[in-house]
Amino acid sequence: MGSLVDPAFVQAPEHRPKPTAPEAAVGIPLIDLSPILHSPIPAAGGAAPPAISRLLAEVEAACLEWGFFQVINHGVPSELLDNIMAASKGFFALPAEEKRQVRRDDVNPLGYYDVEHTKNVRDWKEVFDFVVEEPAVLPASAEPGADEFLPLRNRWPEYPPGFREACEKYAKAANELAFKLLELIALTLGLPANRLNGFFKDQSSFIRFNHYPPCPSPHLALGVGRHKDGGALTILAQDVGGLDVKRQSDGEWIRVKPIPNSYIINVGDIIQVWSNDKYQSAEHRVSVNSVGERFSIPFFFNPALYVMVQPLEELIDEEKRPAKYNAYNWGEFFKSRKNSNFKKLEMENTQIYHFKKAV
Ligand SMILES: O=C(O)CCC(=O)C(=O)O
Ligand SMILES: [Fe+2]
Repeated sequence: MGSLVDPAFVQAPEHRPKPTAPEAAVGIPLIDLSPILHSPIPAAGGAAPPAISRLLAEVEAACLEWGFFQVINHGVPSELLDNIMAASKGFFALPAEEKRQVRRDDVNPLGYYDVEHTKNVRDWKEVFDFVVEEPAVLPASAEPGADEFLPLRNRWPEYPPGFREACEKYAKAANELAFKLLELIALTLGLPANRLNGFFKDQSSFIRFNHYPPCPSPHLALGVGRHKDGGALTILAQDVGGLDVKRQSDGEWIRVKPIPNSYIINVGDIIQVWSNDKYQSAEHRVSVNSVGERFSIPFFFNPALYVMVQPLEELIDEEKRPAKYNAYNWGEFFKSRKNSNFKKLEMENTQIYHFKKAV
């Protein structure tokens, strides 16, 4: 095997992974969701039974200290994850011409893609994206070219058989978990459990299949370059390790240990803004290796494209806790990120600090 990779994949020296990611003695927190597996989430935190109050304290600490945690006893049936993992592996194993039948293009950002960039450096991976809820009717302005982002139409490959069904069943179950996590997070902010739910009517959530093939130069390239997720929450399934999280306390990159039938949850930029910086969206990246391939499936839980994102008014006090961000439109943000991942651009991609208020 050669030791050279195309220069498009090569990270700047300061962003290259170390040969071995440190095994942290204490990694991201592991949270057992069994208190909410069979009992409903209370409408307000004050009235919560002790097991749920303890759970809320764990979620709050994890969001404060890491912006990342793993969950077990999450209620997503394991066969749904097994089926979607098998569908993903079956799809990526198809010949390239077959995968290109459902290739992403300038008009529709969904489907197969193998030339993604993060911060303008190419990622060592191939992906397949589909939205969790397709809009019922195409907006009138969605003629090709009118706005390249409106027709969020899924593209379903013909093979492997059962692909679409596996995707749709998993999406439904993961979406239920996403709402539970959203409600827990609202409670940890001292808000009613359902305070954030309305933003997800007409949600723009999508599921991504990531396939990271073995890489001849894992010390030069990354599966996904360092980044923060722009949406509200991410629910990630991985088969083998490779995800590195930047620890907030000292900036060290920590490898997340795979735990069977668990999900890795991270707070995205939108929760950082809603919480007015109480919670931080943590930087993360994916390292690759020269021996084995890796598969992961993130569920990006995103509000409706028309939502204006801004610090929640209940958390703002003009005197003591002024809003740290100006409002921005999620659809615009999402579109600009998607475009910069699609094409290598000369400029920096959109980040929430661009909306930070001057102090
Ligand atoms: O593959 C992974 O573990 C994470 C991928 C990721 O961070 C992303 O797609 O945003
Ligand atoms: Fe990510």
